[in-house]
Amino acid sequence: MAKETHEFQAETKQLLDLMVHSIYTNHEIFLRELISNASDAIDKLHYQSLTNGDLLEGDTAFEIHLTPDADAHTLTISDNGLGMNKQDLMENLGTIAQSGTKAFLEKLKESQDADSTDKDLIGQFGVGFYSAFMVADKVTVVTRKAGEEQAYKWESTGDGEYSLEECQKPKHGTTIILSLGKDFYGDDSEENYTDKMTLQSLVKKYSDYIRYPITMDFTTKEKPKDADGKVIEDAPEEEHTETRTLNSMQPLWTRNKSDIKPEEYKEFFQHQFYEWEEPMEIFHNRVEGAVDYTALLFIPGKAPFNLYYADYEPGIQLYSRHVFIMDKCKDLLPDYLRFVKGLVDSPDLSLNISRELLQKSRELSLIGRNLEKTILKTLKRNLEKDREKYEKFWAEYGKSLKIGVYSGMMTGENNVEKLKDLLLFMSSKDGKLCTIKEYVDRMKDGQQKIYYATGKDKEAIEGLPQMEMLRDRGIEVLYMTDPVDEFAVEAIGEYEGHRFHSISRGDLDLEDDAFKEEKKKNEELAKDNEGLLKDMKEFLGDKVADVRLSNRLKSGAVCLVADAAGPSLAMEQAFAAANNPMLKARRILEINPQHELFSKLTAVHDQGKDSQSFKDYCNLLYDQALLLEGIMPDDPVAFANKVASLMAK
Ligand SMILES: Nc1ncnc2c1ncn2[C@@H]1O[C@H](COP(=O)(O)OP(=O)(O)OP(=O)(O)O)[C@@H](O)[C@H]1O
Repeated sequence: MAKETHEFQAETKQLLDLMVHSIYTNHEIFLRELISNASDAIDKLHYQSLTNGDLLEGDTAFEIHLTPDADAHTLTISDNGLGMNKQDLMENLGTIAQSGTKAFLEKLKESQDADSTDKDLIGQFGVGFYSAFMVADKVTVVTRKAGEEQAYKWESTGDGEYSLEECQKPKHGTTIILSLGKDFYGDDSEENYTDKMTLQSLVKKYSDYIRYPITMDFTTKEKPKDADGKVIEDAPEEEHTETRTLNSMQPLWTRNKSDIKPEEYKEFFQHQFYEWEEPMEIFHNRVEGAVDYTALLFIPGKAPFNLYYADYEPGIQLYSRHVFIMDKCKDLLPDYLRFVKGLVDSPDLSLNISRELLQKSRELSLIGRNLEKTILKTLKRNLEKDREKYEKFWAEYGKSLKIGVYSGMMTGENNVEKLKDLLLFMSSKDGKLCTIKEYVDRMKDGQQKIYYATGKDKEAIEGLPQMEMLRDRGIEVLYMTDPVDEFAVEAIGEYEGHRFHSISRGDLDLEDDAFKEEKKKNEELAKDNEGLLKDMKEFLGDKVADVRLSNRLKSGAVCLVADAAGPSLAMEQAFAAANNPMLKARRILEINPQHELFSKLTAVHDQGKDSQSFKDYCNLLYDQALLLEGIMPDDPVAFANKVASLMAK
């Protein structure tokens, strides 16, 4: 193969440009990034070699070796990991596939807009390989994939192109040669990356917990000793080279909790999981029992934007005796904890079975159940003891728990019992969040039901005409502002014997005598107005399932409610948004017989059910009721025109 030249993908170019004209002061992290890549490559080979020992080619001493050369101004980082073939090279070092890198670019744009470019963005994101261009004028990668014969040389000066050619490499793995830029070598430089002491301290600082030895050769000059061990003074000095391991190789999670500083957890979390924020909760447990394991789990400070989308990949890293097995084991924790990140290391996980079987293994499900309990216990404790912290958690991940409550019904897990006391809803009492228990504990004497209302936000709900009656009676209402809320309370059904009752669904029953009396009066009125209601229903056709006189309105003229059987209007909207428009609420238009508009309506009805005025009234009332529910009328222009012409009268 002749030498080829390729262009970097546009996003890569953008990133490279940033690296070359680096605006960051924290150049030194390039070493951590390259070492971390080397360690990943060894992990991969290690894992594959468990089922195919030939891949190791007899080389079982995994190692990452640093070779600084002060004369040539180079720093070389070699590993005996998996290595790359031509396709891997083009895919991995020519394009950006890593979502973390994309997120980095986005964040960078944001922070530039905010004029705060001094943040250690790379440090937070780990943009990896390309950070080499912060310190190197030229980067050369010589690599051979384990199990393949052909080696390749990749080279770039970071200016938009890279070259690729075949070469020889006896050992599998990857060697990266950095031709350092003029500021990064020499004794006069403040950042001399050919200086062994500097490299040594950088490894200690950033890569101490890497599981493989990071080695460097140290040469000392000594005078030889005689047979009795005495230095021969007049002999010339001899050079001795010894290879020293620079890192302690103790993974963070294997250390004692009490010895780990908060910053160490934070750094580990950010680097290992490409996180930007600090974690809001850390779980570090060592358990000995039916299955032994160590877990280090985190609840990230911020929910990822795609947490509820199909492209979000939940999962926990698995290790067995500190050997990496897999990156995203999604069967470990229930789906409602999909936001939890971290790792589990257990000697009881078998390395010799397929990942699919492993994910279904008894050991893993036991660990998973334990971890789920631990997490729920902590959440409950926070809710009770540190409400502010819990509410922060709720703002980020509450939706996930709510989905968990009802989706458990489909997967056969009973999440209701586990989660119902962790849910929060905004209350009409004080506009603050409350648990269902708090609501029930302060219910009015004689109140049997847990009342709730749905709407897009607090303001929309408070504006609902049917809220007025409850407000007047001092009955507390829970606000369901997220489409998933109502599904969750439906799944819960009742709490301590109190059923959930939507104020926009079915018959409203306020349980007191005044209400009952009112209801009776309305029933009589409805009889007197049978013809009107029938004609309205007929005119509105299949838009409504029924037209009734309302018990739930005070000063409002109309409202739209859903039949108790079938989905609510809010659920209908949620189904439609999820491309499931077939599941429709049975809409019931309710009219307030106490409203002055009602007498106007009966008057236009007296003009005949086919009169234009009656038809206009029907349409207008229906459209108004839709708008109150936050639903757009089918024909907004016609609605506006009719309102305008009525106003002009
Ligand atoms: N030493 C190496 N040996 C084998 N493959 C490597 C090595 N260094 C990099 N790669 C490959 O190149 C890819 C891109 O590396 P890069 O550092 O840019 O991103 P990453 O490692 O995937 O993510 P990040 O560095 O952000 O953690 C890696 O995923 C890996 O497949």
